[in-house]
Amino acid sequence: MAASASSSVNLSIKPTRTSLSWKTHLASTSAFAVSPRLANRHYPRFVIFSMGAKPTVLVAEKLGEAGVNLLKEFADVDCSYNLTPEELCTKISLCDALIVRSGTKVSREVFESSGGRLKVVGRAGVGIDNVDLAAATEHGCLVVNAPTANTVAAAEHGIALLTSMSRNVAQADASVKAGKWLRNKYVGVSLVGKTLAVMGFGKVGSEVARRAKGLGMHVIAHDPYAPADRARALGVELVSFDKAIASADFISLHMPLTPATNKILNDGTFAKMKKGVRIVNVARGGVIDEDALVRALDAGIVAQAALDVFTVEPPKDSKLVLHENVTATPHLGASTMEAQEGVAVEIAEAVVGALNGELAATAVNAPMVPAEVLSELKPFVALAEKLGKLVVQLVAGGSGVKSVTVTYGSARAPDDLDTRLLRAMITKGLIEPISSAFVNFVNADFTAKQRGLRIAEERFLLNGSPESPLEFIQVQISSVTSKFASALSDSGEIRVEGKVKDGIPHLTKVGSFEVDVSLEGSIILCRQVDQPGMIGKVGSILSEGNVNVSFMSVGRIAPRKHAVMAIGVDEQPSKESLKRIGEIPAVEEFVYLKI
Ligand SMILES: NC(=O)C1=CN([C@@H]2O[C@H](COP(=O)(O)OP(=O)(O)OC[C@H]3O[C@@H](n4cnc5c(N)ncnc54)[C@H](O)[C@@H]3O)[C@@H](O)[C@H]2O)C=CC1
Ligand SMILES: O=C(O)C(=O)COP(=O)(O)O
Repeated sequence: MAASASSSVNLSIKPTRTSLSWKTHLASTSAFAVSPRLANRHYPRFVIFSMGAKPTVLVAEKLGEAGVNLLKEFADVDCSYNLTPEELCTKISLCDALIVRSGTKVSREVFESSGGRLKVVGRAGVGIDNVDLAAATEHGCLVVNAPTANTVAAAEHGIALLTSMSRNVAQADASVKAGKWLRNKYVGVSLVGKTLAVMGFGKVGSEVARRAKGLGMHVIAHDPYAPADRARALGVELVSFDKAIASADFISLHMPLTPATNKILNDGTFAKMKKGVRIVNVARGGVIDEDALVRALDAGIVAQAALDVFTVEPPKDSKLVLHENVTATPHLGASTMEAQEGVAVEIAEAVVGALNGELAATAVNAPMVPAEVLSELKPFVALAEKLGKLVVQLVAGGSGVKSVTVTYGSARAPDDLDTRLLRAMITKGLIEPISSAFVNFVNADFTAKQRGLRIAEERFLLNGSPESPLEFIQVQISSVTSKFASALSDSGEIRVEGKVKDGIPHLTKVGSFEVDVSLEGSIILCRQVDQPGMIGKVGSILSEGNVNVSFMSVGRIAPRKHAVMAIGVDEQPSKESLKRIGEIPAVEEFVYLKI
């Protein structure tokens, strides 16, 4: 039975294959070389140092030189600008990473054309509306952006448009250059004492607000998600959308383009504005219904508009751009020397880090895990994947895996333990051995959902020192039969539990049996009637087959009753050796598990 994408169909069990870790998956096309400078400065813990082939990074739009140089220390860099969509799709299959600005559409076709090679898309800027995030996630491709380096540039451009619009600078300049001297025509309006509504009080919006206060404006803001205290600290009142647009003399747009903000300014909302309002847009063209804006300008509802961004860029035969009360710039918000160098370095670092298997702090479609948290969680990340891999191999063929419960035993308060990465790695461990899917921390949740696999998480709050983030991880699969009945808990679920000891993941419980075997190499689990000589018998069969035993532990319910022996082996035992183990009279059942 093949695994299906339908959410109502179970996962089916098929033979295990070995899989790579998330880190090596990200870096799997080649063994990446990294310069000591990059390694020491940015990526001390997760770098792959081997000096093999370099990854290829396609830079599809102009990027600051410092960023390109940084990339070149690590990768083969192909700077190819102005590619057609078809050319991009052709090139992408040869690239491990792609860097774009706002001018390149990274569509689903791009991800499909990459044939799985594309690991990271770096957006050298803030807005990621030109990247198909759903497609990126489905393909396990990380998307990172550079969210901070152009904030001030965008805010300064907003202020530049606000001031130049109010004094007709662009129109007056064009007229002087045309040989005219029209001092009466270009009388402007003052900013001081006027009300500015900042729509979207994020990084750019709050910097615009700060600067507008300095110009003596009364600043209000609308942002459903912004904390009121941050606004208060700047002397800005957060108000409703309707109040903002109805009371403003100037409106400055600073929200992202999302389905909720698409055409948020339209005929209906223009009708609610003060007659003679002036609008600045340095966010995204799509947040304004451009035809409606033309109508509002013609009707005098909107006296002027200053626009840096357009629904289609560059705009074609646009009535809006040609309108005499419109000032237009060609998406220049982020275009200062300083911002472009900053953005280039920020995105180059994020892309190199991601290719090295780091979890980028600016990930847009994956859990963002700060470096300190990641370093603390690292051994548990390995434990999580191994437990997932192990538990799914205990499911009897033909069973469907639908429902998994993960319990984290921790003395940390729930808020202090971010389990998203652990859940992703358990999911990877669960799915990869039984399907052809490539799973990483980017697409783990998506893949689980697509396969109808429910993963519930529970916390078991322990007393004691919360020094270590976790004491144990337990993974249970319910409503399945097991090929190793001893792995079933009293309540009938397949259950395994593990801990990290001295930095190494250990299996510590199988069903109700306590064991202790390090999760390296492979494992034989064997239930027997507890009696002297069993370890020796199994050990000698393995040694005769030239299989090195790395670990052995026996967990029993009571002396001379049932016991489970867990044996760690470095090599895969032959079929013959496994058969002989099964034939030992006291052995009731056994299973060989690849980790
Ligand atoms: N023209 C240009 O060259 C540049 C444009 N931008 C654009 O400016 C916008 C803002 O950028 P940042 O401030 O860095 O982003 P940000 O994420 O820091 O701020 C966006 C704010 O918008 C708010 N928001 C979301 N939905 C909203 C809604 N329905 N109504 C009101 N507010 C809403 C969010 O809560 C957030 O506080 C983005 O669209 C970005 O792409 C940014 C840099 C340069
Ligand atoms: O960062 C953003 O969101 C921008 O709009 C800047 O776009 P750009 O990188 O200049 O094409």
